[in-house]
Amino acid sequence: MEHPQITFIGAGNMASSIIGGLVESGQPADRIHAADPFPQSLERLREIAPVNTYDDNTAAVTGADVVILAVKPQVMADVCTGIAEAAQASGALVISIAAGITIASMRRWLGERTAIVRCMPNTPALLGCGATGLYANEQVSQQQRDFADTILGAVGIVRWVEREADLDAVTALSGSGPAYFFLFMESMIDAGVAQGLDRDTATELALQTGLGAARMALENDVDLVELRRRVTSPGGTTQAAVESFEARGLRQQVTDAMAAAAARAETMAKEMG
Ligand SMILES: NC(=O)C1=CN([C@@H]2O[C@H](COP(=O)(O)OP(=O)(O)OC[C@H]3O[C@@H](n4cnc5c(N)ncnc54)[C@H](OP(=O)(O)O)[C@@H]3O)[C@@H](O)[C@H]2O)C=CC1
Ligand SMILES: O=C(O)[C@@H]1CCC=N1
Repeated sequence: MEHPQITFIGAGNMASSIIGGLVESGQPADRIHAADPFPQSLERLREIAPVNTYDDNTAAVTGADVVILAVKPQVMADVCTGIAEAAQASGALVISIAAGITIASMRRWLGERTAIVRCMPNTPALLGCGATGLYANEQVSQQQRDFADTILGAVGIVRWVEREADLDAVTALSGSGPAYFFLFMESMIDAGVAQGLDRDTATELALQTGLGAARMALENDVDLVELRRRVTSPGGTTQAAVESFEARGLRQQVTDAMAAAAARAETMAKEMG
């Protein structure tokens, strides 16, 4: 099957971005379906592409090959129990992009034999440059994995993990990660202002530096240590700054922060199950 029937439950930010990416990569709009109780969200979707829209989740799921749950975690239990019968009848793969909702919870709500892929995307997916970790349960076939790859791959890179628990590490790294870079850039801007730059100039220089550094790391064959070495003249300014970071334990701070994020992801999954 070249183009599956794909149904989105929830037509918010993430669904719109993924649908935009899918249509751009050749998925026919008439094989995309979306349900949402909020008519304006469906209207916004139709401005992106002439997809089929529904105010009833069950109607949207009937006949679907893939169902993408793009609603907030808080409404997931109700949404899943509401579509369970239709999803089972269609034999659909169910993909969840909600943080903290486990496969065990979804199987309980959707039926034990449901093929489920659980993902952790990140907000740069809204620009088509996301990074998504995915985990599949045993019921997921190779063809269904390929569907999930194509769908999340429409908004960035995708990486499969072998254990569901690894999604907590993915959450700590790439799920929450954009915020770490924002915090680092905020700090650089404030420091630049403290040294006498005006805020607009400091902001432009910091953001362009972040973009340039990320592109160099992505587009070069050399590793991060070597890239850093090339900026760091012996006895120069970068060495002075890096030694200050190392002396104040930057690496340990990052380790501790990501451990806190992963621990919180684990707790949230228990709270929401
Ligand atoms: N790792 C990360 O950083 C990210 C994770 N995510 C995950 O993606 C999911 C979606 O996020 P996002 O797109 O930003 O959320 P949005 O709030 O933009 O979209 C969710 C949509 O679902 C609709 N909705 C609410 N209840 C139902 C229902 N019963 N049936 C169908 N639709 C319903 C909402 O309508 P209404 O507005 O009327 O309530 C809204 O339009 C979340 O679970 C989030 O955790 C998303 C982005 C990044
Ligand atoms: O902060 C959070 O809990 C969610 C999960 C990853 C990004 N945002």
